[in-house]
Amino acid sequence: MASSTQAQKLVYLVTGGCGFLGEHVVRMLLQREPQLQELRIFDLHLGPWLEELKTGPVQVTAIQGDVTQAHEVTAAVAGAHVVIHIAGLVDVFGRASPKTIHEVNVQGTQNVIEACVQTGTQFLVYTSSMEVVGPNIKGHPFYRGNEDTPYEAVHKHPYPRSKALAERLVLEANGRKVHGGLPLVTCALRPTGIYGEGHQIMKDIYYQGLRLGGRLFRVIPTSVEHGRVYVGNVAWMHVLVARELKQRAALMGGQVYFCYDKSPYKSYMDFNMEFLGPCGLRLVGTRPLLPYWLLVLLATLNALLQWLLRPLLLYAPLLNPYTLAMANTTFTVSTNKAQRHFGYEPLFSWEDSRTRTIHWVQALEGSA
Ligand SMILES: NC(=O)C1=CN([C@@H]2O[C@H](COP(=O)(O)OP(=O)(O)OC[C@H]3O[C@@H](n4cnc5c(N)ncnc54)[C@H](O)[C@@H]3O)[C@@H](O)[C@H]2O)C=CC1
Ligand SMILES: CC(C)[C@@H](O)CC[C@@H](C)[C@H]1CC[C@H]2[C@@H]3[C@H](O)CC4=CC(=O)CC[C@]4(C)[C@H]3CC[C@]12C
Repeated sequence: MASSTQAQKLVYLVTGGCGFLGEHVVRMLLQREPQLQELRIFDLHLGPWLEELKTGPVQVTAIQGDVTQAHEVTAAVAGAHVVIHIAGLVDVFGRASPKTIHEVNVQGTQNVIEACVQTGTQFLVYTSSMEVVGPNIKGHPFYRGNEDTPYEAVHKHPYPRSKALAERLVLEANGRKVHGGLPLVTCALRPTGIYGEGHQIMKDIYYQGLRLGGRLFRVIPTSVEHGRVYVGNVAWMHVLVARELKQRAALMGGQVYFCYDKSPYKSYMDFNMEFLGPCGLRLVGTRPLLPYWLLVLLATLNALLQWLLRPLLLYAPLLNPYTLAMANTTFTVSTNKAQRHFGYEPLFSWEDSRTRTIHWVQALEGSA
């Protein structure tokens, strides 16, 4: 826990604080925000691990709530100095309806903004996504791009659409007068594919490999690069932005920042093998084992099956038309805007990020 001679006087609210990224942000705040007096964690599903956090010098307040319910959000925000809005439905597998995704990701974000305005909270950090930019529906590559790189951000899928709409709401709210007359200062962080301890997709792929006798099969060319970023560095960027937003409002207010670190550019599966390989899995094939048209057919069949089975059960495999298109389109970022604007440097090296993730996979049930 952070201890400092600095007066502990700030109240932070983290929405979605019990999720994959949220938990890392909560723990990072408790470790590295010396001015923290109270940390409120607002989530639809509270984790049992929160109890262990209540023994430190910072008051930890767990709030079970739904961002789609404006009154619940307003009650949680009231009195907070900083809101870090992480809560969202991260669904590209067809589990939730487009309506639900919009309600949570867009209306939920609007509720957070209005709560800040109504209660006088001045600083709002939003967890956006690379998906706000792309890959777009045309499959255009985004190669080592930055926050200013021109790119035709065209989305049909409910998830990227919702993130793009929510991000726009947050950025447009910058400068609005909050209760008490001070300006609202907002900014949005765009992580690329986050990995690390607690990443559910990595866990799913690992167990899929175990079920296939320790093998995974290459379906995407090694040449397709996907940007990835370690969850600890994403958490650190959130903590830093929330701290610096107060002193650098004129520069940072209304800005977007990609989340980045020194994680290598690789295809999605080659990158995953950095962690799954040392845990006993093998990626079969130096080239895709199936022609792309067959993959498209299989992905489409999965989508059809999902639709047919929906009245009976939820069938949501990793492979669907959207995830295939995502995996098959290069999207990497190369930027230093966060470093230039608020002095961000990754807290965890690539080697440390890799080791921590490997240890997490090794500790999973059933690990060799
Ligand atoms: N996982 C990734 O690779 C990336 C994630 N992001 C963004 O980061 C944020 C967190 O993502 P993850 O941690 O991966 O997802 P997650 O699903 O692990 O965490 C989301 C959290 O939000 C909570 N939540 C969902 N609906 C809610 C509601 N109606 N009211 C209150 N809480 C609700 C969930 O209970 C969960 O704890 C999301 O906004 C996502 O769009 C952005 C880029 C990459
Ligand atoms: C079945 C194979 C084609 C396999 O390779 C599919 C991988 C697929 C599940 C992932 C490929 C790219 C991922 C997405 C990307 O990292 C960007 C994301 C940003 C977010 O805001 C949320 C997660 C995600 C959409 C991420 C989801 C998993 C992939 C589609």
